[in-house]
Amino acid sequence: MLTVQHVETYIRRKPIVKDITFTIAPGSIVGLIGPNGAGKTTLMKTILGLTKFSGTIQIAQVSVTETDHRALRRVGALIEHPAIYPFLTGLQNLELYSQSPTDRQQLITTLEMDGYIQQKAKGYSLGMKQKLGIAIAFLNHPQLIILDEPMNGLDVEATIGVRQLIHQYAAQGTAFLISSHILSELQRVMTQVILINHGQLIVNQPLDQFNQLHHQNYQFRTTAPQQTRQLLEAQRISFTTHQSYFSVRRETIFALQDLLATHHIYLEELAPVERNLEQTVVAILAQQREAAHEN
Ligand SMILES: Nc1ncnc2c1ncn2[C@@H]1O[C@H](COP(=O)(O)OP(=O)(O)OP(=O)(O)O)[C@@H](O)[C@H]1O
Repeated sequence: MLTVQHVETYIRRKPIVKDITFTIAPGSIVGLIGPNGAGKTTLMKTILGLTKFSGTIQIAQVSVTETDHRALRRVGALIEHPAIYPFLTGLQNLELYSQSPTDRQQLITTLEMDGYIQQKAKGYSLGMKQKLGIAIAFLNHPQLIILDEPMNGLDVEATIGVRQLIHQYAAQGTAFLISSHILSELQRVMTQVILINHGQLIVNQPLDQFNQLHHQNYQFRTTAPQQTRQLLEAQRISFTTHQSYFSVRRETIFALQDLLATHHIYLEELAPVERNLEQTVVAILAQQREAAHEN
């Protein structure tokens, strides 16, 4: 659906997006995450043909350029502030983009906007404007929907409504690129994780693979804690301790078991320790900083 190849975006000669390549298949929900200033919004704007860039962007095999936006006909987007005409009602705003009353009404109902859709948008609260912006992005059943911080200012029910819409449209083949700092929320919808930092792509993985690779440390207890500590230190296996438990990285677990067995030390308990997405992202970014520091 979306192919991004070797894309670079410069703003005032400063590289903001650096050699980014990824694809999004129909029906995939990609969570775009990264620290403040990482380049998420710039990448989204680039895909929408709003900035100059080098490299290739294709939507359903049609190229996007800064001047040719034909590929964007079936793309919906909400980037930064929703593009709303304040002196029109919510409904009139929707009518500007869609001819289909059924399509409009379905979105109004799911997002529970019936109560104020006939009022002028200038009187809307932050969350009401955000919902209208989201409805505009979903109109006409796009092939690709790009949402920058969609849950900004939304109450619990609206958040659930947006989540439902995302699942429903993805099931019908719409591809999503969604940025959010609310990782727990993103985790509930996304099927693929893209992590960027300083404009570079650090991780691009299906969510389940990402969880398997990065999520787990292992925690264990042994029959000889003192000796275990000495062995781990001697073998330079990094670990932390908490009470009588040791915690090590997942990839060291087989070597560790061999090591202990050779010294006739036995495991009394061994269990994976779940890290949440937030902790995982923080750990990856910290590792990257360490690596950059060493180079
Ligand atoms: N119009 C602009 N002029 C100058 N610099 C810009 C402009 N737009 C973005 N930048 C710079 O590009 C970098 C990436 O910004 P961007 O808004 O894409 O980050 P982001 O990942 O979306 O951040 P956040 O999570 O804070 O929204 C930042 O260093 C920002 O200062």
